[in-house]
Amino acid sequence: MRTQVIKPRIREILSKELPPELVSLLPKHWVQIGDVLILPLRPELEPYKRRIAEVYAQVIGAKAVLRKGHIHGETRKPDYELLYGNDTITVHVENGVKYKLDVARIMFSPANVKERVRMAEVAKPGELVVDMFAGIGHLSLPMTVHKGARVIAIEKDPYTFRFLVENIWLNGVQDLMTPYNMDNRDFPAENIADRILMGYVVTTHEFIPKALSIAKDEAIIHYHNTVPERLRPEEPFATFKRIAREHGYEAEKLKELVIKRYAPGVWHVVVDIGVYKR
Ligand SMILES: C[S@@+](CC[C@H](N)C(=O)[O-])C[C@H]1O[C@@H](n2cnc3c(N)ncnc32)[C@H](O)[C@@H]1O
Repeated sequence: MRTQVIKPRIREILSKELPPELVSLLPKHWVQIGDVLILPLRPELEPYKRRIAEVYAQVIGAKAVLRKGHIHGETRKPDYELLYGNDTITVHVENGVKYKLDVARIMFSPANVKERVRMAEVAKPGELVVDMFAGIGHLSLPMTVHKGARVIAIEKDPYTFRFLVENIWLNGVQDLMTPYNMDNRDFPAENIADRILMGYVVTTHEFIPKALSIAKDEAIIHYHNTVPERLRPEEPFATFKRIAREHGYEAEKLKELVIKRYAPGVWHVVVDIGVYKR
């Protein structure tokens, strides 16, 4: 996954092929997920983008290169441009967890690594975790692999869901982790979870009533959302607390962490919240 620093060999090859003023614009950092690279490329490099991707791939030993783009929409799909290779499905190993995914079509953020590691630390053996926005098991696989937590993983997007199922088997946790391909709003069980993961942004508050209905009378919720700088530190907890009260729960903020900058002046944060039915 790590962000890297340009290798002298890449510079050496490309400085023979590119105008000198463009060589200094070559990406100095990139992200490697399994054997797929995500390269940020300046617009000035457009005419050379495929050759640049080929050289990075060959020197680094990657099978595909994507141009960094943005993450969009309800199912958080990336819009990366494929510059080299044709197979963007890979297995990425992080913190002893195997994640199989299609890097071109499924988000896997390097900035969320600390949170994936932290979830392995906070989970407790045997507790029931409901992951309402499971993705490929980004946050909940570490909890079951490292701590033996039982997990119900809900993922709406059918393509992402295929990888979630594969990852459960790949990590040998099929006896502990149960995947559901559905919208979490249609998940029928109530009052079952010791811990809930709400790993989603922008509209996560809309899902608070559903999370409370899935939670046991006492539970912990890892509540992610995006929040403008000017509303911190009150938000996003103040909104959570208000909605929880309206549904008969007290909410206590246990911890708050910044995950990353989401947009200028907007942060992606996670708040650990204890909820108690009144
Ligand atoms: C941004 S990814 C995050 C994955 C992981 N929770 C994390 O924080 O790294 C969010 C996932 O939630 C899924 N999703 C969005 N709305 C959903 C819903 N209503 N029910 C179930 N899954 C949903 C998307 O398809 C996507 O795979």
